[in-house]
Amino acid sequence: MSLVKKTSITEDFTLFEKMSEHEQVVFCNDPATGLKAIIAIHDTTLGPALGGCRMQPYNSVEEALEDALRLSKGMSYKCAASDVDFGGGKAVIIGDPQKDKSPELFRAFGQFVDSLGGRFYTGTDMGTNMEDFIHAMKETNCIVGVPEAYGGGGDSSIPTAMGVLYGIKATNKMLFGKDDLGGVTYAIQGLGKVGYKVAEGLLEEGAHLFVTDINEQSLQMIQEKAKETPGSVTVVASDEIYSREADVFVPCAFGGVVNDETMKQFKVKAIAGSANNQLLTEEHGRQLADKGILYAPDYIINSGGLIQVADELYGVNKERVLAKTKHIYDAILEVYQQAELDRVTTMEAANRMCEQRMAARGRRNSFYTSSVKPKWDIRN
Ligand SMILES: NC(=O)C1=CN([C@@H]2O[C@H](COP(=O)(O)OP(=O)(O)OC[C@H]3O[C@@H](n4cnc5c(N)ncnc54)[C@H](O)[C@@H]3O)[C@@H](O)[C@H]2O)C=CC1
Ligand SMILES: O=C(O)CCC(=O)C(=O)O
Repeated sequence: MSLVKKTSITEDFTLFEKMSEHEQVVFCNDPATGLKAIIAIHDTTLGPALGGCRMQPYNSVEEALEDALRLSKGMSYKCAASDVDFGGGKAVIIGDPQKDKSPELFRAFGQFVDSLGGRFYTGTDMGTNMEDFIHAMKETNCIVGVPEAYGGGGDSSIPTAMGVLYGIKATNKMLFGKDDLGGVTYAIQGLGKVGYKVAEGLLEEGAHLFVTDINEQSLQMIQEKAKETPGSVTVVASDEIYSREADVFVPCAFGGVVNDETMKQFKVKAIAGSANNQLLTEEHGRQLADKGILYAPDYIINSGGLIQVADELYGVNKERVLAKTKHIYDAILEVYQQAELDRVTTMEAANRMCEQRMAARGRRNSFYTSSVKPKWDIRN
């Protein structure tokens, strides 16, 4: 008789299959504060994992896990594309950001982050803000995007929005031969921390915007703002944004917005926005190319925030961050040109570039553990 007790581990295999490309997934549960979070670490070849923390009322744990896995993989590519010494990670908190936040919940989250011993750094993302992380910072040093009043670089959505504007300039250069932001029509989905600032920047250049958000207050604010600028705004319903006759669709809310349904509706010439994981699948990138819609790879155009928070660990220097963020213009143009040369989609061109960088670095680096402190971490 075998001494090994047979148990059914089908469930476990399902989970390991799902995370087959990932190094580590941590489920965080704190009944006292109601915290239910998932931290996904995709790859630490380039350095400790880094990625924001999203808070959303996910319908199921599977949906939250799926989001964490997809977003953390995207961060590995974003770190490689931006040439920062970090790997890919992301956290998701299951909960309604309007109702379920408390200082204690974010402190509990901070403790879980700290328990990873420097393998994961995090900060704001969709549904979270710097105030939340002031609480988490009391429990761990692994918080980035720290407020200026606390010695950090401040709101990382500012460089993210700036980078998106540079990416749109590069896109306009490719479409129209000149990189002016004005005189072009945009359809913006989401006027949150990033989308609102992108909309403001475009209005100041005299652009016409179609905008949508589920938050009435943001819609009112942007309409008021438009009155002080040479630009103009038309508010549209959430589900009408995809079919607008605009030049550029600017997704700044959630992922998966390029899918079978929206593909039939797009009338734009390009898609260039901040949302992470805009393509539902790689095949949707191919379909965009077939329709002649230029696609700015999300993890390059939205890398301004990452650039700032990674740079913060060398000490705050706004000019350095601005100079690195401006480079997004060249990076997006380079990808467009490389895709044309290699006859691949823009996403394939970007992925190839990042995979080559990771492979080259992988020969010298490996799985990150906190036993060797990163040279740039001046705080420890
Ligand atoms: N904050 C940052 O620095 C970075 C953000 N991103 C990505 O950019 C996107 C936006 O991020 P944030 O502005 O920080 O988030 P946020 O939470 O501040 O803003 C999201 C906005 O989308 C709106 N929204 C939600 N559902 C909607 C719907 N069905 N239709 C229209 N609007 C809807 C929300 O009301 C909110 O105004 C996310 O995908 C995020 O992952 C990427 C890189 C950095
Ligand atoms: O903004 C941050 O805190 C890190 C960067 C990030 O999560 C992102 O670029 O999606």
